[in-house]
Amino acid sequence: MQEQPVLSIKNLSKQYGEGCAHCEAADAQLEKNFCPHCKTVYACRNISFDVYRGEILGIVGESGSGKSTFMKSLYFDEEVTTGEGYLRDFEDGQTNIFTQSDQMKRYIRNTILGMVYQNPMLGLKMDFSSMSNIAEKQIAAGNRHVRNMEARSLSLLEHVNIPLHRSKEAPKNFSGGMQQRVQIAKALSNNPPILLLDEVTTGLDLSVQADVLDLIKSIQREFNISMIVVSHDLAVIRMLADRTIVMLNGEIIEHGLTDQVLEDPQHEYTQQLVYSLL
Ligand SMILES: Nc1ncnc2c1ncn2[C@@H]1O[C@H](COP(=O)(O)OP(=O)(O)OP(=O)(O)O)[C@@H](O)[C@H]1O
Repeated sequence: MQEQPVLSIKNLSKQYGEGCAHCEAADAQLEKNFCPHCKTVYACRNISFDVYRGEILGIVGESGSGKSTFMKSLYFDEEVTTGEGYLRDFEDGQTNIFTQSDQMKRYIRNTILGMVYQNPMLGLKMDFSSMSNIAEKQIAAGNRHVRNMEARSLSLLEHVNIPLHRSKEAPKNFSGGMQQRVQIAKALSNNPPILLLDEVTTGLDLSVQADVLDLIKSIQREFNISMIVVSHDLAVIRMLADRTIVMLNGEIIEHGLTDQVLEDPQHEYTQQLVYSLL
């Protein structure tokens, strides 16, 4: 019997703008992802894929290819225009998550998903202590037991190598790498089966980047958690992802095992990406 995916996305599209007869025609000629007539941006077009338990799926593409829009749509930060999403841990994967009420979306976000943003200011309250940041996510997921939350927060901070004597300090005092570690601890605090990571090492020094990537890899091994990792950097994807999707102008242009995509890229754009790495 085939394994049930933890996440299944079917034909997800997100457009900014109303569209017009020109860009909605079957043979529409867009400028990249943009309609020159009505100015609609087609940020994600017919994205479909599955994610299985314990695997890391990489999404790579240049700036503007639609990676962040996809992640925001999946985490309900943005509303999809059309498309379906099914989570194994929500009604046994039988119900489209994108048509749920706001309350149900909050429940899914708080109990099934964890998100780590490129910009820690989006994921953390910079003035609150690291422990309270982590507790916030646990409270949102329905936890009320203060001692348990404290113990879990400390154990997660230890796990992501934040010195425990700094657990009551606010992330605004931390370096960029440490802030990303606190975000990761927070995202893990409700034990989500799926972790979303959006350009989490972009902007960090190379050695700090390597530490954060090692941490992500060790978390995957230890917790057997599924992850979607978005990056414009093929080196990050090469290090982390089991399977890789390549996006260009809002569409998936290539999809396969990461080794396969790197060793035998089929699409001209992927070939350019891979050769620029060598
Ligand atoms: N709120 C918005 N209104 C209009 N267009 C938008 C909006 N947000 C994103 N876009 C457009 O959608 C397209 C995809 O953007 P997105 O940020 O998802 O790309 P990306 O691959 O994540 O690139 P980057 O890493 O630079 O953010 C771009 O053309 C962008 O200009």
